[in-house]
Formats: sequence, C-alpha cells, structure tokens
Amino acid sequence: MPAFEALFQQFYDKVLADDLLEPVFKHMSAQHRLHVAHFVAEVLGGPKLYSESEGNHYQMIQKHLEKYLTEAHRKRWIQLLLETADEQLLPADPEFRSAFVAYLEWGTRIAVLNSQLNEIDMPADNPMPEWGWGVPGGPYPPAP
Ligand code: HEM
Repeated sequence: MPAFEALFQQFYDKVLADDLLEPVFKHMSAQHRLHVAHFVAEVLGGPKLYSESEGNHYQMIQKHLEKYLTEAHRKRWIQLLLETADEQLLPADPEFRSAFVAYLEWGTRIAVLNSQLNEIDMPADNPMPEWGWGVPGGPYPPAP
C-alpha cells in the first residue's frame, strides 16, 4: 500500500502540471490521491481500505458522471501513471505489469464512457471490481 500511495501522490503532481489534465482535476479533494490509490490497490487484491472506510464502487462511478472525459484525457492519464510507475521502480515483473495495465485500460475506458452520462443504472451495492493476475509463468527467470 505505501508503494501505491507514493505512486498516486507523484502521479497527481504530474497531472496538475499537465496542460490537458489540470483543468479536469483542479477541483479534486485533498483525499483524491489516497482514495484512488486505495481503490486501485483493492481491485488488484490489496487491503479493502477503500470499500471499508472510503466509498464503494457505485460512489466511485458517480464521481465520473458528467465529467465529459475524452480519449485524449484517458491516454494522457495512463501515460503519466505508467511513467510514474517506472520512475518509482514499481515491480517490473510481467505478471504485475500486465495486470496493472489491463486493469487501467479497462477502468479508464469505463470512466470515459460513464463521464458522458448524467446518471447510471447500477445497483448501489455493486461489488468492487476484482482483477486477476493473468496467465502466470514464464518463460523468464524468476526475480532474485
Ligand atoms: C482505473 C481508472 C480510474 C480509477 C480507479 C479512478 C478512481 C477514482 C476515484 C476513487 C475517485 C473519487 C476520488 C475521491 O473520493 O475524492 C475518482 C474521481 C474522479 N476521477 Fe477517476 N478514476 C479512474 C480514471 C479516471 C480518468 C481516466 C479520469 C480523467 C482523465 C478521471 C477523472 C476523475 C475526476 C475528474 C474525478 C472527480 C474529481 C473531483 O472530485 O473533482 N478518472 N476517480
């Protein structure tokens, strides 16, 4: 969790310094970075910090309604996040990186789609997404 918190801390610094994304995020709450870190960590199998004390899937989806995000926003968001992951030396093993990117592709595309709507037909108790770790194994040498 500390690695995810540090990742999103630095990532949103980059977002606020980015001409395309700054207008989208300039009103984000002080807790935004932590909430997104906790959400992503939970989806990938980490502690249930987000769903037990900060929100739920339904509330997270609601946050994106009527934000009118574009494909350009989405691409820049992912690009900056992956850059930050490399700078922070997050594990580079194929399983982690492929699961991470696959979830981000899915989640950001959902965010763009939902951001065009002003309401969404979704049960308020909709469960958190849970991401798998893909096809495990090599061929490559295990990490030391
Ligand atoms: C996997 C992808 C994503 C996840 C997990 C995610 C998660 C979240 C969460 C948890 C919140 C609520 C934060 C809070 O409680 O303060 C939020 C809000 C928001 N997200 Fe996302 N998000 C994703 C993708 C995106 C993308 C691609 C964009 C735009 C480029 C975006 C724009 C926003 C905005 C504008 C808000 C509201 C900020 C505000 O309160 O002013 N999100 N997101």
